[in-house]
Parts: sequence; structure tokens; C-alpha cells
Amino acid sequence: MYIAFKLNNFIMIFVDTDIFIPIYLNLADFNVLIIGGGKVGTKRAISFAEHGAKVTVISLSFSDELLKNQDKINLLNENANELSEELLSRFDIIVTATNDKVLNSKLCSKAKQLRKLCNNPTNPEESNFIVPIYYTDNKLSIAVTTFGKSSLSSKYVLELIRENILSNNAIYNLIEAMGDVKDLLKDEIKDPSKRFTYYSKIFNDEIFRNYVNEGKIEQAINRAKVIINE
Ligand SMILES: C[C@@]1(CC(=O)O)C2=NC(=C\c3[nH]c(c(CCC(=O)O)c3CC(=O)O)Cc3[nH]c(c(CC(=O)O)c3CCC(=O)O)/C=C3\N/C(=C\2)[C@@H](CCC(=O)O)[C@]3(C)CC(=O)O)/[C@H]1CCC(=O)O
Ligand SMILES: NC(=O)c1ccc[n+]([C@@H]2O[C@H](COP(=O)([O-])OP(=O)(O)OC[C@H]3O[C@@H](n4cnc5c(N)ncnc54)[C@H](O)[C@@H]3O)[C@@H](O)[C@H]2O)c1
Repeated sequence: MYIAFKLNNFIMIFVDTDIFIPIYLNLADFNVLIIGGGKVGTKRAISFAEHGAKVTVISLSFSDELLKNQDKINLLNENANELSEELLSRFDIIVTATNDKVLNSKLCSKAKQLRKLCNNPTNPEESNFIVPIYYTDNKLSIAVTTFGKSSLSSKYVLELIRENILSNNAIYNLIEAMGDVKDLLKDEIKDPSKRFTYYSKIFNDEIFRNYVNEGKIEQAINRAKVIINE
């Protein structure tokens, strides 16, 4: 998953970025184990729980935020050095977030042997999934990662996309209008291969796009109907 070599006395690590496939997961009711209840473990635990997963945190100590959320997150006060394979097997996803890098590596490696999804925030190149920085609204989602090189840079890239691209309402109008076009085409043309030719034709039509840019969705859909009936 990564290549390491020594250059000027630094160990250079290159994550093989091609090996990661971006996927959006619905983890409702999945069992997630977070090992380490400090700053990183707390962020991950809260985020997984907010997205519907059943979260357990095993740690020697817990942040105040975790202690306040015991109704939503199961806390187990245990030493992770003594975790059995049987316990790890009960979870679908494992995050190793203690401040003991050796322990995190050992646990993540065991988890991967058990074919679990494992995230090691202290050593991204050992993870078989990465938690990217992301933005989601009810129409689209954008996730950015620099594969652990710099979260601040990832955050900056995301801010630039939001400020320079998503701030233009025309993008949202376009998504809305093309969603309506899809409903319309599914209704009117039953043969998918015929239907598919219309998507790009309508998407690239100048008149359709002008209406979309002006926020005139109804006129845009009428224009789509004209194209379908041509
Ligand atoms: C998105 C977010 C999600 C979350 O953590 O829940 C996240 N990091 C966040 C913040 C953050 N992380 C760090 C800083 C300090 C400034 C800086 O260094 O930039 C800040 C800034 C802050 O805290 O504001 C330091 C840092 N990051 C990693 C290491 C380990 C290492 O390098 O060894 C170190 C310690 C380096 C050291 O010890 O020196 C690695 C990872 N961090 C990732 C995700 C994954 C890759 C995503 C990517 O490529 O961006 C990956 C690979 C872990 C993974 O696999 O999931 C969250 C957004 C918070 C928000 O929303 O604002
Ligand atoms: N990926 C990221 O975004 C990111 C960001 C900052 C830091 N980090 C790295 O993540 C690691 C954790 O950082 P943190 O700020 O959450 O640390 P922290 O000190 O706040 O928390 C560590 C937690 O691990 C627990 N722990 C330690 N040994 C344990 C054991 N044997 N069994 C059970 N629990 C144990 C501690 O009780 C504590 O709750 C650090 O190595 C840090 O460099 C990653």
C-alpha cells in the first residue's frame, strides 16, 4: 500500500494513492469500534454515531465529550493491549486512535487480517480506508484527501471549491434541472439505450443551459421536452 525509502536521513513514505477507491458508505447499524478516547477518537466516534453507526469506544481514559454522550456511544474502560481477536471480530469497522503508534499498528494489522475495514489515523498508509475532509448538502457532497500529507491543505482545497464553484447557484439549478430531466425521460422513453442519448443532448443544449443559469427551471424543462419531441 506504500513505498518507503531513506533520503537525506529522512524516511520518505509515498502512499500508493491509486489503491484507494472513493466510496460513500451508509453505515446505519454497522458496529464500529474506536480504540482510544482522546481528541482524534472522539471526533471519529461522534461522526460515526451521528451517521447512524453503533459505536463503541475502548480506552484507558475518555474525553468529556464522550462522557457526555454515553447514551449514544458505548464506552469500555479497558487496556487495548489486551484486546482479543474474538472482540475485534464483533465489529465491522475499527479505528485505532490511541497515542501509542506501535499499539495502533498492531491492532490495525490484526483487524485487516480479520478482513475488517481499519482506519489508523496515526499511520494513514496502514489504513485500508481514509476519512476525508468533506462537505455535504442535500444536493451534493465533496470529499477531499491528500492521503494524510496535510489536512490543512485538504481543508483549503475544499474551501476554494465551496467559495469559487458552489457559491454559484447555477450549479445547484443545473443539478435540480437535470434531476427533473431524468424523471421526465424515465417517464417518456422506456428504452434505456434511447434514453441515454438525450441526457448529454439536453445537458449541452445552449437554450436549456441559459434557462438553468437564469434559475428558470420550468422553462428549462419545457426546452428539454422540445428536444425530446424533435
Ligand atoms: C478530515 C479529518 C477528519 C477527522 O480527523 O475526523 C482528518 N484530519 C483532520 C484534521 C487534522 N489532522 C491533522 C491536523 C493538524 C494540522 C495538519 O497537520 O494538517 C488537523 C487540523 C485540525 O485538527 O483542524 C494532523 C494529522 N492528520 C493525519 C495525521 C497522521 C499522520 O500524518 O501521521 C496527522 C498528525 C500529524 C502529526 O502527528 O504531526 C492524517 C489524517 N487526517 C485525516 C483526516 C486523514 C486524511 C485526510 C486528508 O488527507 O486531509 C488521515 C490520513 C487519517 C485517516 O486515515 O482518516 C480532520 C478534519 C477536521 C476538520 O473538519 O476541520
Ligand atoms: N488523523 C488525524 O487527523 C490526527 C490528528 C491529530 C493527531 N493525530 C495522531 O493521533 C494520535 C492520537 O491523538 P489524540 O490527540 O487523540 O491523543 P490523545 O492523547 O488525546 O488520546 C489518546 C487516547 O488513547 C488512549 N490510550 C492510550 N493507550 C491506550 C491503551 N493501551 N489502551 C486503551 N486506550 C489507550 C488514552 O487513554 C487517550 O484517551 C496521536 O498519535 C496523533 O499524532 C492524528
